[in-house]
Amino acid sequence: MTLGKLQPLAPYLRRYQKSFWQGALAVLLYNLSKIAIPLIIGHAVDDMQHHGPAGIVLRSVWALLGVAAVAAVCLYASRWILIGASREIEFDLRNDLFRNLERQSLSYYHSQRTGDIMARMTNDLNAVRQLLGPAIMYSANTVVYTAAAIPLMLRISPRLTLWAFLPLPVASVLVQYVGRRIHTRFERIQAMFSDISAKAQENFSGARLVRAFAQESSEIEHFEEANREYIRRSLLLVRLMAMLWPTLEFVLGIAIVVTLFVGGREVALHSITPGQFTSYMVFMVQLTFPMIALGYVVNLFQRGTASVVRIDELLRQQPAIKDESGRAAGETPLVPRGAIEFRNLSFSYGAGGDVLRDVSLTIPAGSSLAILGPTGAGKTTLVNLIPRLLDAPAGQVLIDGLPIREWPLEDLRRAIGFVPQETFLFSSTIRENIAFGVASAMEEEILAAAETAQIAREIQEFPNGFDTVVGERGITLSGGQKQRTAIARALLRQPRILILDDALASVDTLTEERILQGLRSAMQDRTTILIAHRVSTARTADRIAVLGNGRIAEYGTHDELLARGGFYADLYAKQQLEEEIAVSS
Ligand SMILES: Nc1ncnc2c1ncn2[C@@H]1O[C@H](COP(=O)(O)OP(=O)(O)OP(=O)(O)O)[C@@H](O)[C@H]1O
Repeated sequence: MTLGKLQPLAPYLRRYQKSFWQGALAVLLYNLSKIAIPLIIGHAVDDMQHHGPAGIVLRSVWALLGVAAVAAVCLYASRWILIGASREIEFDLRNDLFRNLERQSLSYYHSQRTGDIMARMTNDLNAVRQLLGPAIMYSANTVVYTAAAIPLMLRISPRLTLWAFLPLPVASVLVQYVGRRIHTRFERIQAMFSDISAKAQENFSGARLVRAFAQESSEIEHFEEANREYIRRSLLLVRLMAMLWPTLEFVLGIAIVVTLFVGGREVALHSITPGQFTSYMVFMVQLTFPMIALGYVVNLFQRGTASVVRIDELLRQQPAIKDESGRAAGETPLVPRGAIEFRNLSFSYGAGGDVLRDVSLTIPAGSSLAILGPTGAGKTTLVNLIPRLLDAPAGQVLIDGLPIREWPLEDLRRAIGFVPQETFLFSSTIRENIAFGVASAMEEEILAAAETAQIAREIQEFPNGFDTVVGERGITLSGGQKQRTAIARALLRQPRILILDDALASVDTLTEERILQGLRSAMQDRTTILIAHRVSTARTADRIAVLGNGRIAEYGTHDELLARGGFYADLYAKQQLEEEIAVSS
């Protein structure tokens, strides 16, 4: 049953089977040379007994040296090949994990903790590597050595072998019993490690909040609690392991005592020679390490199996949103004109009620639409459906008249410039952040995008200009600077559809006006959707939709909506008043 759990590793093992065969050959040669050592020593002892010429012992010395040298080379080769293969598989697995995580849709990351994913990619991957490297190598050595030694030991004395091996089943039962417990304990440890990683990660990401609320000591306390639990669980494993090793050594020690007792009697009765007895003893001593290693291997094996299961969960995770167009890779990309239609669209996040209700809206290609509405009305949800960050029910969102799911996902997303509500910048230079996703971006294009987004001048004033590193490793941009960098990033793609989700919220009205002016020329004949809270932003759009409680409450041009006297007109009046107060004060 446990072996079944390792099934996910089969393709990887197959890929490197050549290395494993070569490693097996090295293991075989190593153990064959090792097995010669007791035989040579036995011969030497018997030769000494028979008072042969001194040169005979010297011959054994040379033979031992030669065999030891061959064994050393083979041991080196087996380690190099087998541990090397485990590293190669680790490399492949890590890449596959990352690839699959990159395919997951946004909702996956909303339902998973980053720390947990990170723990699986580090600790669990390490446990799997140890299973594939040291565990396989040590068990191969144990199996080959035991298989080769037993016939030789039987040849010396079947009776002695029977007695000497009598304690060994005890060791095997012990190892199996403890192994199962190691497995469960290790699973619990890994789960706790994920918790700790998640806690630490959330604290680093939320550093600002923790400081602002002066929650450091309470967070430290919570962390300590989790850490204590992790150590408590680890100690349970340590106790088990601490018991396993000495018990194994004790059992093997008994085997040696039995050998000495029974073997000694056989020598006294002349059924075996002192040389044969010596060989036998060396066999037993040489067997000790592989037997003890078995305990270690069981540990690695159980930990590795628990980790394979956890890694396989990530590998098997299917993306909730994927390409359904059936387009083959390498086909010429499709470029939409940019007409967007929501047709009787209703959307819910699952358990809750509908967030969007019967929304019908057409945005002609090349036109602009502003969306306004109270907080929580569903504005972000609506625009997230366009690049399929969320999936609308089939047939309710159409691009150029074609249901959105029939569009090749990559082509669709490439045609969209998206500025999310919360800006994210990578820990790299501003240039790289703006050029994200456009590998061929020219210097002038980056500059032009930054100029339109009204951020170029500020960037140029930084000591390193566009080469300034931002994010975790570099300087922190202000909220408005981040938003404008994100706008430049979206513009550089020259998208057919530009979506700005409240992207002007952190800039002052003057800068906002300038950005909108720049956008107007940059976005001519591109479809633009602007989520806004200010009428001053919304009025620049061809059409304005007011979303209320998931429905389109108002729709029309600026003038039409003013004439209607609804939410939009109220907002306009309120914001006009605010402006007048601001000017007069
Ligand atoms: N991932 C999610 N899972 C469940 N519910 C969600 C999720 N994201 C948003 N919601 C809910 O959907 C509703 C609409 O949210 P949405 O973010 O679309 O509103 P919004 O109009 O953009 O608000 P704001 O102006 O505050 O950004 C809210 O009630 C919100 O709680």
